[in-house]
Amino acid sequence: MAKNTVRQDEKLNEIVKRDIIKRLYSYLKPYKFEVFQVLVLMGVVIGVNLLNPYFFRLGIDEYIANKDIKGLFLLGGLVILINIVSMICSRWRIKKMARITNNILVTIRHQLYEHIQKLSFEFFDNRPNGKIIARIIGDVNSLNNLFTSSVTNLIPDLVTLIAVVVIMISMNLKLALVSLVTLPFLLVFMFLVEVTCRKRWQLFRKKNSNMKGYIYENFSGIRVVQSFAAQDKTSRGFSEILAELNAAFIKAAKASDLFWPLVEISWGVGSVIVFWYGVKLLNTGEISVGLLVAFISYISMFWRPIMNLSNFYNNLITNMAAAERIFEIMDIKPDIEDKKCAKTMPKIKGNVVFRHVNFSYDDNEIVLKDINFSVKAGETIALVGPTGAGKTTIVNLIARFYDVDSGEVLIDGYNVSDVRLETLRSQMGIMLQDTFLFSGTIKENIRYGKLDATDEEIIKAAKAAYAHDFIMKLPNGYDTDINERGTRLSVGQRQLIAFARALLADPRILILDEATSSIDTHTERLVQKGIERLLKGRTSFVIAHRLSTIQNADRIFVIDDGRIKEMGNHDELMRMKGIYYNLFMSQFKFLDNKKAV
Ligand SMILES: Nc1ncnc2c1ncn2[C@@H]1O[C@H](COP(=O)(O)OP(=O)(O)OP(=O)(O)O)[C@@H](O)[C@H]1O
Repeated sequence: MAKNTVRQDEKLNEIVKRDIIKRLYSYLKPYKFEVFQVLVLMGVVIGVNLLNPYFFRLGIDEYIANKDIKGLFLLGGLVILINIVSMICSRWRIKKMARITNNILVTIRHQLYEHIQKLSFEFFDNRPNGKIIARIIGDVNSLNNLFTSSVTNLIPDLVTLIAVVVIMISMNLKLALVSLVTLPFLLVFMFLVEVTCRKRWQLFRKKNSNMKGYIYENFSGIRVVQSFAAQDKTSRGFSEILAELNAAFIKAAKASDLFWPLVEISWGVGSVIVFWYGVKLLNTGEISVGLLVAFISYISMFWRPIMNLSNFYNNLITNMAAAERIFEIMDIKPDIEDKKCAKTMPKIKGNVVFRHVNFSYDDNEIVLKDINFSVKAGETIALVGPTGAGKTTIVNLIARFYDVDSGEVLIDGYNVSDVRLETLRSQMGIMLQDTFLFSGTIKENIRYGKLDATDEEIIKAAKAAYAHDFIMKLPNGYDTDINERGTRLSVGQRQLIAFARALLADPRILILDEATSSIDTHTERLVQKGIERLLKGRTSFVIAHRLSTIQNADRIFVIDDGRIKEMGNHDELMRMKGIYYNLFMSQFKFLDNKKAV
């Protein structure tokens, strides 16, 4: 998959328009009964609207012509009454439809969220998070109008149109045919405009997505932006994106705006023709004055639904781009999925084997080359090597965040691609350098390791991870709220909470990317003790940066250029006087030994 950045327009896989519409309307299926109720209510409103001109005709031709004032008043009373009923039905319909639409949007948003959660790292590697948020929020919101206008405009307007045409034909065939004269021109025009419109709205959505991606990225990295005083630069970037967005909107709106004039022109020209022809028929005595008045009312009732339908069509095209973007993501199959015959991973003991593993993120560059190793349950492995050597990639394969190109990754003899992901990952603890904490209380964050843990278990884990003391000093102890990413806590404190979380989960295999950031000596000692506690009794792979971790590891794998170049414990590797020796002499030797002890 091609990588996309915040400034680049996303590439969309073309989905056939008919399929998008079919899929969109499939969301209305569970609300069949409610939609039926809305249609009945609409039916009442349409019925009353259709009857009104008929009552005019009756009033003029029957009651006024015959000077029947009492009859006229009775008719007036009836008209007022049915119009009040129509108003009540109309309000009721709006409420009902709003509820249906809202529920559908919740369903789509939920489906999208659940689906995206299942997608593999590759999906997230290749697009900015802000653009994903744009699809879940912005694009789904855009569908709001579409559903409402589909039920409340499309069906009733079609029904009205058909009914009005039938009534007009039954009143006078010639006048009816004359009224339809301008319609074919309108249809041809709409068809021509649609193609341009759809493309332009697609571009607008992409630009909109770029804007959201840019905002998300820059606010996520606001500390970097501010520390480099780069606000002006990012503001300029934002202005450029806004200008592109604005230009895309204007282009799309211009195309959309073409719909209106032609409908209005067709309406105007059509009405003039009917007036002219109607007066002619009146003069020949073929029709009565009441019939012409009623017919003229029906003419506007004929053009109004056409206006609404063209508006709906315009709306459909405008929002089709949003629907397309939603379905495109929904159609992405997770790269990492359970096989049909995937087995449940039994309780892991912790033996990990790599057999001739080759791997590349994209086809351009092989990142891991023929990796072979066998790790026994309970061993601690320190992965060391220069930056970009492939250490993180190795641990990513153990948890099957990516699939190997060739070779096998085995845990207790089970190939990780043959077992159910959930049963594999739930028995693993993965701690990345950048400790991620969620907004909520400290207790909730630790509980993330085991969702059904009791408060006692949480405190026990925090004590074991040496986090309890500092937590108790916080204003509300375990109930202290921490904001997103835990920025109110120090780096070391965040790590200790993450250790408590991992200890609570008690994984059989632990993957730890040691943080490199320097922390105060006291917290550093706690972190080191926390790590020792964490590694004890489980298979651990540590991308090690601390001298103590490296020296205490059962084995050290020296990774260089995608291969394991050396393997052994600290003393053995030092004696070899190879890469590790050089690495140690140039880097680790100078690590703060005070912290390591
Ligand atoms: N998601 C990705 N997509 C494409 N290439 C990647 C991706 N992640 C890493 N790489 C590339 O794979 C190679 C190995 O990266 P990896 O992160 O495994 O190295 P590392 O040894 O962990 O480095 P560091 O110590 O700097 O974290 C690098 O060349 C890197 O550019």
